[in-house]
Amino acid sequence: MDLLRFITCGSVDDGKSTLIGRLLYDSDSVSLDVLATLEKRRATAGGTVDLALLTDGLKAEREQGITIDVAHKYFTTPRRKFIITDAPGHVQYTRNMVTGASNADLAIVLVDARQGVIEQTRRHTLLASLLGIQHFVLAVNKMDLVGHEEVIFRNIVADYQAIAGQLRLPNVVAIPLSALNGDNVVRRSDFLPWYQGPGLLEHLESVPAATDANPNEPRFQVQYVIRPQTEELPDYRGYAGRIQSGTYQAGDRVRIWPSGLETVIEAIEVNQQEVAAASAPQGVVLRLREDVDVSRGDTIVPTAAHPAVVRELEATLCWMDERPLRAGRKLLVQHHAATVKAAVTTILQKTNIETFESQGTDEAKLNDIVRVRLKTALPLVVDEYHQNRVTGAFILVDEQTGATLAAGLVAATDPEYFTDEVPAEAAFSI
Ligand SMILES: Nc1nc2c(ncn2[C@@H]2O[C@H](COP(=O)(O)OP(=O)(O)OP(=O)(O)O)[C@@H](O)[C@H]2O)c(=O)[nH]1
Repeated sequence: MDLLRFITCGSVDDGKSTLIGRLLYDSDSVSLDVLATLEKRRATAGGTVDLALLTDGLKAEREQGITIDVAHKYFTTPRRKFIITDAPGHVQYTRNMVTGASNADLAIVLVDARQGVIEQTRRHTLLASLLGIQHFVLAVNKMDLVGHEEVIFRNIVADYQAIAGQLRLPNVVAIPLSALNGDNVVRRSDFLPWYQGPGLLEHLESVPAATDANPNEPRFQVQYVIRPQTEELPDYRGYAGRIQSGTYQAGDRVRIWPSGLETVIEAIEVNQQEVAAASAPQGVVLRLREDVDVSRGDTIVPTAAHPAVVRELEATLCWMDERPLRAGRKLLVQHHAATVKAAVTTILQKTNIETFESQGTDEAKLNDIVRVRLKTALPLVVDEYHQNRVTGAFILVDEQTGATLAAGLVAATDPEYFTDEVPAEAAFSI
């Protein structure tokens, strides 16, 4: 069945958890034991089911500090399968939105009808658009708290249309709803008779999803080198990881990057069974014909494929640390399983959230979106984000504390396409 991946974004208390809960509840996607718990709590909570509780599992995971991977929820209707990534509303959670959104087809941008479009709406929409998301739903929530007034909805839509125009968003649909009461989520609402468009689920079921799941060149990065060295398997050596894009076949001639060594894929294993071929996003173990030197973080690709192997690149960062970024800052680039030392040599420009224009700056503050130049101590094997949403994304990590400092998208890998006009005094090299 065809699959739609979407994220929800909005500020704290806009109603994301309630909306997801409502989608799961009204589309009968909630398991019986969870329903039983909800019913029990309903009795103690004055008769209403707290739909946000359905996403409590996600919250618990968040509090345990699971940071790189985001929590996902699945549900299915007769027409489609859905994967939801919950991007929490707190500003410091923008990182989760960035990491969760990179393979999403659609973003639901929630606004509270009482507040309308706020800075967070602009920021999340900008991020989602930078992340290459094609479809946007402006979900104007809590319509019940503004008397279901059409004019309030229309004004918010007009504000958002300005954003959509500035960012050239390809597909935007605005829906007035009440997540709490279930109006226009799964069921249409009698309280919003002036709205003729689709309800949220109806729209999610019919919006076109990305058809080609593997449009990119093959990419595979080694997460673990498996060398059991047991008596039964004295010479076994396998390279475990996830196929990031494309398809791999046994017999493919490949190169190991960054070393550039060439060999042949002897076998591909999925769940300890040999298979002739495997595709993204499968987890596999590759065995190679020659006993070449391969380490965690190395990339294995067919010889005809050309990832960028670079020690200098330009990237778009969403800065997530309280302490501002300044040129010269040393840190670690964590590119999936590869971690290398690096320095931000130049901060080229920052995006003004009010106008979406680029402006010169010498620092990036919490939540700023900036374009920077990075130098790495060892070569990185990457792609530009617009070419590959998996291998074009990374995070920056503090060397001492291990804290995530920024989410990054590779913007340019070829110096010929680097941004001109670098402020000379900000340049710095390692
Ligand atoms: N009246 C009304 N209240 C709503 C609606 N949707 C959500 N709420 C309430 O708004 C509050 C916040 O809802 P949540 O779903 O927890 O908000 P959230 O955006 O998930 O918040 P975080 O998870 O903290 O980011 C709760 O008290 C909800 O019951 C709505 O459509 N109408």
